[in-house]
Amino acid sequence: MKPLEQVLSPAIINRNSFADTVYEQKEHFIHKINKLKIDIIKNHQPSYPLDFIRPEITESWIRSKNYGVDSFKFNTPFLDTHTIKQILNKNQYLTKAAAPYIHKLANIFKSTDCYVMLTDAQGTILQVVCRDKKTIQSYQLEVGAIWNEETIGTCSHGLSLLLKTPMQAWGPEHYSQILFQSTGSSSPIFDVFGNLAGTLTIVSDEDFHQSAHTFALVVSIAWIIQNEFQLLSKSAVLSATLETSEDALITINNNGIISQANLKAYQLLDYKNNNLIGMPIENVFGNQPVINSILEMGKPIYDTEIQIGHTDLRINLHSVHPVKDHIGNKYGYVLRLKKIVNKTFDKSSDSGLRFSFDKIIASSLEMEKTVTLAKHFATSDVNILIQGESGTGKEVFAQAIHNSSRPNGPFMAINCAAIPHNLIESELFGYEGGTFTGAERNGKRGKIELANGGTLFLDEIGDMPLDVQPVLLRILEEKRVMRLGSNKYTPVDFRLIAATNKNLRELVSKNKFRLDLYYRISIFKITIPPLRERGDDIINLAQHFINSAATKYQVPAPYLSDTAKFKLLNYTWPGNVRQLENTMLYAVYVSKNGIIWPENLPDDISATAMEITDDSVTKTVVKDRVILPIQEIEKVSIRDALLQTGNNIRETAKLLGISKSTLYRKIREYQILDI
Ligand SMILES: Nc1ncnc2c1ncn2[C@@H]1O[C@H](COP(=O)(O)OP(=O)(O)OP(=O)(O)O)[C@@H](O)[C@H]1O
Repeated sequence: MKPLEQVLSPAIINRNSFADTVYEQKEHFIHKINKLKIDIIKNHQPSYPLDFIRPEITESWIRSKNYGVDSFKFNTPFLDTHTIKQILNKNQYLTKAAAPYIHKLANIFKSTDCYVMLTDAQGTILQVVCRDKKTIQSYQLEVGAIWNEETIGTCSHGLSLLLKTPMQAWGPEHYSQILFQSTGSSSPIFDVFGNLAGTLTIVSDEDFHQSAHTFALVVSIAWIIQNEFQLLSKSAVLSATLETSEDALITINNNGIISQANLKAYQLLDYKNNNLIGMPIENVFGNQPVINSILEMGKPIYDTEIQIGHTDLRINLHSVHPVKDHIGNKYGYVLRLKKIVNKTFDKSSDSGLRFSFDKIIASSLEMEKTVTLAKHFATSDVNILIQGESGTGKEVFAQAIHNSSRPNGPFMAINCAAIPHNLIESELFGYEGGTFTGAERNGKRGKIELANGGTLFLDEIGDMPLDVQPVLLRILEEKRVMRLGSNKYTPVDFRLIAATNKNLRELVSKNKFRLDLYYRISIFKITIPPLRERGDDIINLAQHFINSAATKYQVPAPYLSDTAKFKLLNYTWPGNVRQLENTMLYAVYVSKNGIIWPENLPDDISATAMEITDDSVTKTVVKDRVILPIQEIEKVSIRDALLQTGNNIRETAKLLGISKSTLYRKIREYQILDI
């Protein structure tokens, strides 16, 4: 703000010195100002030195004259009703923020002749509170009246708008003679981007009702209004910013409650008819250890795949960032979500097929056998059936086979369980234009046609509708396809890889899958073992996922402690490799000091190790040597304790509750350290 001498009228500043001889001095002062005003407007030599008139005022007089303002008439232009409506609508946040304060001020001044008004950046009156009807009439004080330098000449809020600073104008300083008795104090109000939004003004008809204090009051209240106005528009600006994003965005508070979501988030999560705001994120995403760990630890994460609840929808958490103020207070998180090109949609060969045989981690005997078999099948053009529990890597194998046998052709994936029954035929076989309502005008090629020269991956084939199965069978036999609504065949050359986590034989016996199709697709079968049967592969995969999680979080890869390994080997992994991947992502995130301990694993994994009761599971676990000999457990405990104490023998012995000499003996016996 400018120095007080420039913003306050000299009449107010010098009021105390007027006090004794009040009348004469003030009248003389007024006379001098009026004379000077006429001199300046008429371009005469000034009759008095200019030092008691602020240059801002004299410059404004000249501009007012140039605008052609008539100083003896008060002709404020008015906007028509429609434009007033538009302007009020445009300024609704400003008027909403200002209304309570304007009324409070007006109440304070109710026994005086003061009135309070709010204008927009052009000087249009948006709100005005004035008790005196006569004043309203003589000044045409109404919403929609345009009061600025161009319309009424020099005035405090006209100057405030122009100079973007608080200003006061006193009686004769006004250009218009009608405002001769008035004194105004104005302060500008700025929007969230620093643009001028309007002014707040207090005007009184008696200058003794105005003082430096009135001026300070206007400045303070304008500042409060500005804060509220900016707060209101900030949330609107934030929503608008969210909407301009290419990605789906969600903001959550520290407790995981959704506070904002853009349209893309609603579309991605298929929440078109429900409100996301106020929902716990867990209700929308299902229980996600990664999200839990973020809420717990507050660190950002990047590029993480999650599966939404029990649905088929997989999304990529492109980033999750804490929202902090400049002193580090955390208010919540912004989640940037991306759709993972779903198995129900096209996956052409250039859309990022990640897996080839050399990227499949498989060192257990079972898995090595599986990979060898898959490589062997890949060399021919036979149809292949991949069986395995969910998350075991069926698609990983399908991609590897495709990349090794038809790398230059398309890879078309379709998840039979995820496509509505009535759409599956058109998705697979395509259709001619005008076949049914809602169809594309020129028709559409089906996935089978699109897979020509490459691979068709039919995931969850057990869910293929019974009436579609014979058509597929015929296509496999004849290698030609007919679009719906057409009578022409198109020859197709593709390899079919089908996958299922169901027992197809059983489905056949229940008449839910056709025997002839089963025979057609199941001659070359690959069965991927569940993770719990892969022994050391669990650790190799865990290590692999730790490394990629560390790259994702841009931290050094933590060491996987033996006790944590022990827990991983003991767990039954119902979600298989996908679950292990998420577990490691979580563990890397929550680990401290570069080591993953059992407590860094999700509760169900760290807790269940020794409590396996299911008979079938126990057998497998035994087979995969999860029940370790006592010595092995002892060795693991000693190694971890040494790791925790940085090889400090005294502390390690204390931690394990044994003597130092016993510890030395066991270290030598188990050949843990070089001593
Ligand atoms: N042998 C492996 N080496 C490395 N990563 C693997 C391996 N097997 C699986 N994965 C990882 O596990 C995730 C799940 O694999 P995939 O999607 O192929 O399983 P799926 O059996 O097709 O699952 P679903 O039955 O649910 O469709 C993949 O994203 C991949 O990162």
